[in-house]
Amino acid sequence: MTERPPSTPALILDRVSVAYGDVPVLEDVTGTVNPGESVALIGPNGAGKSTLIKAVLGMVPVVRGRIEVLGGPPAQARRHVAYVPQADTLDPDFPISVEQVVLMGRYRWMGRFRRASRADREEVAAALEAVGLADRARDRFGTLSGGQRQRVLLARAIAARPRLLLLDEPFNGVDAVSQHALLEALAGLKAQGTAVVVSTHDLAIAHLACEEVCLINRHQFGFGPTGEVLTPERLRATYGGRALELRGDRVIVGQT
Ligand SMILES: Nc1ncnc2c1ncn2[C@@H]1O[C@H](COP(=O)(O)OP(=O)(O)OP(=O)(O)O)[C@@H](O)[C@H]1O
Repeated sequence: MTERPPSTPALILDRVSVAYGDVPVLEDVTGTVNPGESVALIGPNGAGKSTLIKAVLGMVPVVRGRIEVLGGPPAQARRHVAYVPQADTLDPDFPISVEQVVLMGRYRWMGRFRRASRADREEVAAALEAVGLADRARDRFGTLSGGQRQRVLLARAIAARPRLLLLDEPFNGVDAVSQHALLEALAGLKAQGTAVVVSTHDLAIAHLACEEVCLINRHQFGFGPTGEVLTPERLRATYGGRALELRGDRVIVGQT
C-alpha cells in the first residue's frame, strides 16, 4: 500500500518577528496551520494580532524569521488567500448591492474585463446561502445591519474560494443570529479544507470556532490545541498579569 504524501501546510510561522520602523511589535512567533484547521489569535489590544495577519498577507515586512503560505512566500499565494479586515473600507453609503459586494470575491478569478460568468454567479449565490443571506442578494449593502454586513464580507471571502482565510475580529458587535451564521459558514469552509486564522477577544468564540489557539502579546505565550493552551496561567501571562479564564463558555475577568 502506498502512503499518501502529507499535504502542504496552509501556513507556517517560523520565529517570525515584525517591527514598524525601529519598534518591535512581534517577536519569535512560531506555529503551523494545516488545511481544514483553524487557529484563534488571542491577545489584548495592541498585542500584534492584526499585524501578524498583515504579515501573512505580505502587507508588512518580516524583519526576522520566515512566513510560508501554501508552500511559498506570502506574495505568491495571494490568489488563494482571503482576508476579512477589522473595519472594512467599503462605505455603507456607496450604492452597491449585496451580490455585487460578494462578486468582488470572484474578481481574482475573472478575466481582464471582469465579466461574471454563470459559474461566478453560482459561487456568489452559494456564498450568500452559506452565510444565511440568500434572500438579501438584491438589497443595497448599506441597508443591512452591521452584523449582516459582516456576514456579506465573509460571503465575499467565501466566493474567492480561498485555501487560507484570515479574519480580523469578525465577531465584534455581531448579534447571536449573525454569530451563529458566521460560525456555521466557517465550519463549512473548514470541512472543504480551508485553513482559517481568526483574531478575536472572545475566548468563548475561540473555543467554538477553533481547535487551536495562538496566544500573543508581542511574544508568543502558547500555540496549540485550544484545550491545552487556553489555561488560566497562560492567559494571565498573555494579558500582563490580569486574571482571565474560561469557565464553561464564560470569560471570567479578575483583578490585575
Ligand atoms: N502602521 C503602523 N505603524 C506603526 N505602528 C503600528 C502600526 N499598526 C499598528 N501599530 C502598532 O503595533 C502594535 C500592534 O498593533 P495591532 O493592531 O497589530 O494590535 P492588535 O492585537 O490587532 O490590537 P487590537 O486588539 O486593538 O485590534 C500597537 O502598538 C500599534 O500601535
